[in-house]
Amino acid sequence: MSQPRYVPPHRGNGSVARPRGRGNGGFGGRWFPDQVSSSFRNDISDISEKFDELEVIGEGENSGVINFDAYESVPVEVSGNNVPPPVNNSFGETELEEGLKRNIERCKYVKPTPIQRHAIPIASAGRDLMACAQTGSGKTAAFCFPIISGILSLKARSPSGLYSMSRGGGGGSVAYPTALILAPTRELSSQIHDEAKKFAYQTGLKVVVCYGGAPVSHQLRNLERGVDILVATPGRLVDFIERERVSLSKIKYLALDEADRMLDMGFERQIRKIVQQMNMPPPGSRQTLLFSATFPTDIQKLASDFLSDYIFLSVGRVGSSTELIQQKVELVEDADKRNYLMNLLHSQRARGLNGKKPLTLVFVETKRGADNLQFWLSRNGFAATAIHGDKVQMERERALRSFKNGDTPVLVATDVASRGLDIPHVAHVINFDLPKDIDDYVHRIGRTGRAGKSGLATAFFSHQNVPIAKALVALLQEAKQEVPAWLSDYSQSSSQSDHSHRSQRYGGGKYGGRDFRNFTEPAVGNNSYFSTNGNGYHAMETYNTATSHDIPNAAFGGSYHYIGGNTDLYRGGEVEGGPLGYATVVPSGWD
Ligand SMILES: Nc1ncnc2c1ncn2[C@@H]1O[C@H](COP(=O)(O)OP(=O)(O)OP(=O)(O)O)[C@@H](O)[C@H]1O
Repeated sequence: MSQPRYVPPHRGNGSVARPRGRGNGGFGGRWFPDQVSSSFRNDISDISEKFDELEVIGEGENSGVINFDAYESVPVEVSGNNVPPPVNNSFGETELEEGLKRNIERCKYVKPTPIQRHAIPIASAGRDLMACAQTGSGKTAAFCFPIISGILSLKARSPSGLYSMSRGGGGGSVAYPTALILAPTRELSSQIHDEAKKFAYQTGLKVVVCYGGAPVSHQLRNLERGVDILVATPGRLVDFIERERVSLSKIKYLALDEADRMLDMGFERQIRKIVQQMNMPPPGSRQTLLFSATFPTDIQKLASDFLSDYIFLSVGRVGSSTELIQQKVELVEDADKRNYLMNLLHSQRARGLNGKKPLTLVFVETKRGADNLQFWLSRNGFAATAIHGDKVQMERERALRSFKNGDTPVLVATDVASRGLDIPHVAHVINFDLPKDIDDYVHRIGRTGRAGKSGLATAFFSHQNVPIAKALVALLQEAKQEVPAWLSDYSQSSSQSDHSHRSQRYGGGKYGGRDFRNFTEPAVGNNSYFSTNGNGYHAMETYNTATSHDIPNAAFGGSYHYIGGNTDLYRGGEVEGGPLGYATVVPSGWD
């Protein structure tokens, strides 16, 4: 079948194409249905060839062998006071409790990932931490290990145990967790709970999860048996605190996974309520760990309210995507997306190995769009399922299960599935509808290319997506991906009219740490890995002059690769430094 192909605005002689009117004030492209088919077919076969290199389902779970090289080349920035040095190459070097180390071995984690190498010593030293590292690079363990180990050593010092139950006003017992881990979705909380339970196996620690959509009675019963580590979504937690079934007054560890999402407009009020108004010990009396793959500057500023004398750690530039993911952007107008998708899926199916199908995650913008697309795919012979916030929890879990086990190798999802989910063997992420926010794109494509494995991400770019073009181009360049010429054109034309925060964010286009304090408060008495004299956050001059260094630092017994920023980066910091002056998209389906 011949596919129409959108031809972008004319690119003349190095000049920048401006969007021209299709009719009155629209885009300047034209449709050339006949020309297209051959180049369209080329695109498809180009993509499908990639599947020969990708994993398909049924090849066993985490082997523990990570392609660490993929993570080693990224720059690391650490800033703050008296930064504890990282460990080198093994969990043996860490000060984690023995019981936990045994479980790490059981999980076949042979050596720590870079974020773990840096974050574990910092958190084990009792320091507050704001940490940013690429999707799939092992952040969950980076905050779980120090928490588990810390509670184990507290218990060793206080053999009667830390957690306690007491009678509450309503007659039920009140649970006093020592650690609270908050996450934005039910599925992610459940996943963190499963991971934490594996890491805490046979240590005597009790890990309990609470999230909405599941029966309250069951979760309360679990809480009544005692809890050391509570993993929760904010809504259900507030409910339990208000019912006086959970008290946060004994919290010693607070971790926010997907911390930028948790402090974004959709959640901030609820998180402030939990952290600041529900009897939780204040910063300084508890340890707070914030993790994400993205951390916009304005959210960093909000987050600093929850922290005390914290260390900022970034492995890879904040918000960058991993080079493990091959990214492709296709120009596809809305009316053609279904056919384009169908061709992609056909081509993948043809290339599945040993009859096994690669798992494909398709992101759409709306819940209705997810249902409609899933229905259409199923009617056209593709075993597909859908997940979004309007489905009841049982349906959500069923959808995820049948996707994971390959019964329905296509999952159509809203952003409810964009963050944190660690689904093995997702070979392809398709952004059927691109998100409005580049950070959401980073998280979505991060469902593939995890733990050192390669992955493929295809985005359908339509005229509605012009506002994200600039940020997308910068992200692709940063991840050493091919940038189609037409996308560069859109990027240049869109950047003239669009001054939104998220587009500006990539204006510098350079790797480098992005601790917002470096831009705003030159302080004394601080150090960082790449500060050789140990006396201060990066001052502005550092950013103006630094290029690329390997800075040996005898105190840490190693050399820390650092690629510094530049004036553009500094300007980017200024732009981002303002109050919440951009339209934050609150995607549907968050819990
Ligand atoms: N040291 C390690 N050795 C082997 N596998 C590891 C190690 N650390 C983590 N993993 C595995 O890597 C995968 C990704 O880890 P994790 O889900 O923590 O990533 P993440 O950084 O939190 O990603 P996201 O940003 O998407 O939330 C998981 O399957 C985890 O079991």
